Amino acid sequence: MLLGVIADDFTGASDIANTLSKGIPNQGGLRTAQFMGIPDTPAPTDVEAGVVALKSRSIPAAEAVEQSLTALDWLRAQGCRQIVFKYCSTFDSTPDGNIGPVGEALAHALDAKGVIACPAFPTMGRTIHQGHLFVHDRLLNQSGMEKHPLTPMTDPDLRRWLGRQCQDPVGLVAASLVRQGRDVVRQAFAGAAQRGETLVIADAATDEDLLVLAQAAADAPLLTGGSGIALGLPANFIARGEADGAGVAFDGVAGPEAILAGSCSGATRGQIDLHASNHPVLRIDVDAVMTGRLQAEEVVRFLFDNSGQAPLAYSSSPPEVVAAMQDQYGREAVSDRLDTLFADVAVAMRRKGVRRLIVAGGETSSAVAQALELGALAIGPEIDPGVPILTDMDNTIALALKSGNFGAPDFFAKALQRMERP
Ligand SMILES: Nc1ncnc2c1ncn2[C@@H]1O[C@H](COP(=O)(O)OP(=O)(O)O)[C@@H](O)[C@H]1O
Ligand SMILES: O=C(O)[C@@H](O)C(=O)COP(=O)(O)O
Repeated sequence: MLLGVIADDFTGASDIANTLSKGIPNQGGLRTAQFMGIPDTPAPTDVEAGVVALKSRSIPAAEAVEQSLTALDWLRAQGCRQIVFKYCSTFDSTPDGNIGPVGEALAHALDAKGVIACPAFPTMGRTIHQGHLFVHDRLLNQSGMEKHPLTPMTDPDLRRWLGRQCQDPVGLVAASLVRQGRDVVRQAFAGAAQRGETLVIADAATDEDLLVLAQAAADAPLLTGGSGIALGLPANFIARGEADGAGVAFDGVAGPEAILAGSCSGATRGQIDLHASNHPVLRIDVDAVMTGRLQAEEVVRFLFDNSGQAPLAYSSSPPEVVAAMQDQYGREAVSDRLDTLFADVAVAMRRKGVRRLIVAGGETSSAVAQALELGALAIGPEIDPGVPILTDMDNTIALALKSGNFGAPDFFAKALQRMERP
């Protein structure tokens, strides 16, 4: 393995696995596998990039650090020479962590200073200007992310937000330097390292900026960021003759399907509305879940009875409904119960033979994918930016783990169709 990624959730992991597998046009990518949690066996020998998916975005910082360092040990034992810590393109975290503590712990373990921190993903409208994160034309804290159920993002100034999470000073490499190209950027990061800055926010507004940053970091032991920061990394290995840019074929799978949505993000709620206009849907009553009146069996029955018609079960709700449930039962209790429900439903559906499964929401996908215990997954074609088809190594199931805010309005129907064997 050449490149190792530690991702703080499972949708984010498939987002960056997609980027690494695709690479840039005419150059190809790396043979990439996604691992659901930290494997206890060696990786398949032909894997060039390994993405370890953790569910560490919203857990206490000390636990996130411990899991990330264990993942680092496994990736280094597979031979990785470069590590990426992947977090969300909307920098999802709280003032207590976990991006800062994990980033600094990995940097210290790898003896790295002046480490890039860049969540930009221009294709999805996430750009960074003077260290401030925008989602399309809105500052992060006015984009809807300020109402996220678990990690409300109330400050768009990434240096300030990250500074609250970090022990060491946080630096900035601004666009005026990025636009001057690889060598200037390399010097800027070296200067940051000399000043004792461990993590350094980098401006990026376009894919070209991200390619410059990846070139500048060609020999860096550690990078941190969203999937965009990985855009130019395969080319570094291919240019050095260490990888050949060969793709992996996808055969598709045939069989029953199900869609689960626990994301409350605007894009997912829009996708649910459109899907509901001509497919069977079940709205999961969260109060009924919390009081034990709704169990996994009922959801499984609905999905199974409607097999063949792209059935969808969702808990997704607008912010005021989410807030009411959280006020009544507590934020973590609601999220834990829903995670367990979706995981139980997915496990039961798999036992009943589901072959194509879509999950919307990072936490929700992480809970489901962990429960399914699928081992290593291969990366298939991209459905929409940032969301690939994943298959297990025996091709018995195809999955799409969709980040809450990703995907076109018709994502669900399109994804099921793309997963199908031609
Ligand atoms: N109706 C609801 N009320 C309260 N919380 C909810 C509801 N539906 C889902 N949630 C919780 O909201 C969180 C959504 O996060 P996640 O699945 O990561 O989605 P996203 O990708 O949009 O961030 C999960 O913890 C989920 O359990
Ligand atoms: O970087 C991104 O935006 C995604 O890869 C991601 O991590 C999104 O997280 P969720 O919205 O929680 O799925």
